Amino acid sequence: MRVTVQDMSERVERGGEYEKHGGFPVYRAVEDNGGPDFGRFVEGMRTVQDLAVSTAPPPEVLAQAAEQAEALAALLAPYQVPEGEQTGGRSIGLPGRGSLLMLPWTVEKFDATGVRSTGVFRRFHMGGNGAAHGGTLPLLFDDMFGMITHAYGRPISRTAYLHVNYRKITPIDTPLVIEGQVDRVDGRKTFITAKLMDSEGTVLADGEALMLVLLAGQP
Ligand SMILES: CC(C)(COP(=O)(O)OP(=O)(O)OC[C@H]1O[C@@H](n2cnc3c(N)ncnc32)[C@H](O)[C@@H]1OP(=O)(O)O)[C@@H](O)C(=O)NCCC(=O)NCCS
Ligand SMILES: CCCCCCCCCCCC(=O)O
Repeated sequence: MRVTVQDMSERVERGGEYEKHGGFPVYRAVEDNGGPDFGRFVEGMRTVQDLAVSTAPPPEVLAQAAEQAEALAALLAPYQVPEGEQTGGRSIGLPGRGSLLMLPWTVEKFDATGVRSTGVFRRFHMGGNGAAHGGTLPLLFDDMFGMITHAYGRPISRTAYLHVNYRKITPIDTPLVIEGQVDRVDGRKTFITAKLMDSEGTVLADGEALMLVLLAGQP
């Protein structure tokens, strides 16, 4: 069974605390993960991103690629919408919620005891010598910390600090798992830890964060 991130709006509809805390907007999940072609579109875009950073095409191919990229941008431009209305990032059943920014990982566990997600760092995420770029790990950890906070039932919070220990090289194109949980709650503060591991359980990186519940009006 595929587990998905919970829709933030659920707690609002149930009369929970989401509307009372912070000046953060409530995002509602998009229906049906954006429809039959949205996941396909996002995966196609990810493949293009991988190829954009891993190819050396001849000039005539580059000219065609540039024209096609410009044509695609022109096709989509009339459909730009304000934050919270776009399909990407709100398709909670898709890897990375259908956001091109997020790592395209799949949530396998999402409850108050913690969150686990699996996936690979792709060629697009490479730093050097076959390893994921160091900056892509905090992105993965930060998104996990947000999900862990939400799954635990805490009101809308922001990352106050995020610390990552890089224990071993994180390889690209290799199935990995990240899991973490709330360790401690103290008023507005939620302390969380998580570990990124390979398929043998070797820890590649571990991280900890302080998430702070937003006060009324805080963006
Ligand atoms: C997180 C944020 C809302 C906190 O601001 P604030 O509400 O004014 O919080 P305060 O400074 O009063 O801090 C609240 C508590 O958290 C602690 N705290 C805040 N930042 C901290 C940090 N980086 N490290 C350790 N403790 C921290 C404070 O010491 C204070 O503790 P206390 O209550 O025991 O005295 C604000 O700093 C902010 O918006 N930062 C940007 C967040 C962000 O953009 N994150 C990334 C995207 S989610
Ligand atoms: C129902 C869709 C859920 C989408 C949640 C997106 C939350 C975005 C939070 C951004 C936090 C950050 O800036 O680090």
